[in-house]
Amino acid sequence: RTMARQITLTNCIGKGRYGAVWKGMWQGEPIAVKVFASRDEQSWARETEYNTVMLRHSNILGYIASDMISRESDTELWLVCYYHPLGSLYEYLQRTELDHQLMLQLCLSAANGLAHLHTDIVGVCGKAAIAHRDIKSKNILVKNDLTCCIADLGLAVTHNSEEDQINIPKNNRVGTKRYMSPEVLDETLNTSSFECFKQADVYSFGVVWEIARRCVSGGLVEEYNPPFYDVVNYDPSFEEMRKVVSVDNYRPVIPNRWSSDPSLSLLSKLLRETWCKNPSNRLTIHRLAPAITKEIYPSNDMD
Ligand SMILES: Nc1cccc(Nc2ncnc3[nH]ccc(=O)c23)c1
Repeated sequence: RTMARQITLTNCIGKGRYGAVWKGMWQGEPIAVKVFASRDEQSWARETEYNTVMLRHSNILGYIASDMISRESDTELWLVCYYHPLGSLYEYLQRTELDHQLMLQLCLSAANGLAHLHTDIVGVCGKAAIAHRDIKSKNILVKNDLTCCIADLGLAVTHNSEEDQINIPKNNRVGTKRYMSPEVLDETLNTSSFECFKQADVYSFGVVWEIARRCVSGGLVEEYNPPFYDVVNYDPSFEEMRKVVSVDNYRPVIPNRWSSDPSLSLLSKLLRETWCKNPSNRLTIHRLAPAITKEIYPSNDMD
């Protein structure tokens, strides 16, 4: 019996245009199964292709298997991963206020996950550099140890530094409009430069803004909101986002209370450097992660 036949799906834990995510049991272990909408088979193929190259990292969602099941009319595509009961960062932030340690831990672990994707490791057990292209709080999961892991590699682009070859998936799916960078919105992103894809990922790192708002300082905390909640409505159009982000160069507001807190004011400085209109002025993820680490462990001087 193929893998999927050994799985019992127990309850649906997520639903969207992408398809649905189910909690299931396999050999007595809880697992998460993403059942792809047939329209999104290209994302399934991409995820499967990457995960077979064994992307193993504590801040990347753990892959178990892919499977294809022929149903009555169509074919069901399954992606089986580890199950995280705490759910996505998006859901976790709605119901949780954070202290400083947890806030920095969530930011750092997410940054480390993205840094692993962006790093090309040459050699036998190496990995191509990967740009995610759909970073958002719904695509980040919270593990039981309260660190993040990044999910959904369906749109990822790889770069083989030895042949300097970029592999862009044939996929009519695009990233989430709310998180699109200015260059993606005004369509000036140079798709022949892998650097540009990494820079666009760093812009989407505004996820840090969503996390930091939920950190209590001086008895104050902001409610959970997605970026641009104050200027666009639910499910904004491409044009709406382009006007706000590219034309008006508007960015999420940094609450005043952050300036009187050392960690929050550091994060606001980092955020400003991930939101630059000019992609080449942005921080790289390899500068962002160490900067957050310094805030947690100020003693060891990294440099
Ligand atoms: N296989 C796969 C691919 C991409 C995302 C997911 N989602 C999840 N994975 C693990 N635990 C979870 N817990 C709660 C909600 C989730 O959505 C979830 C699964």
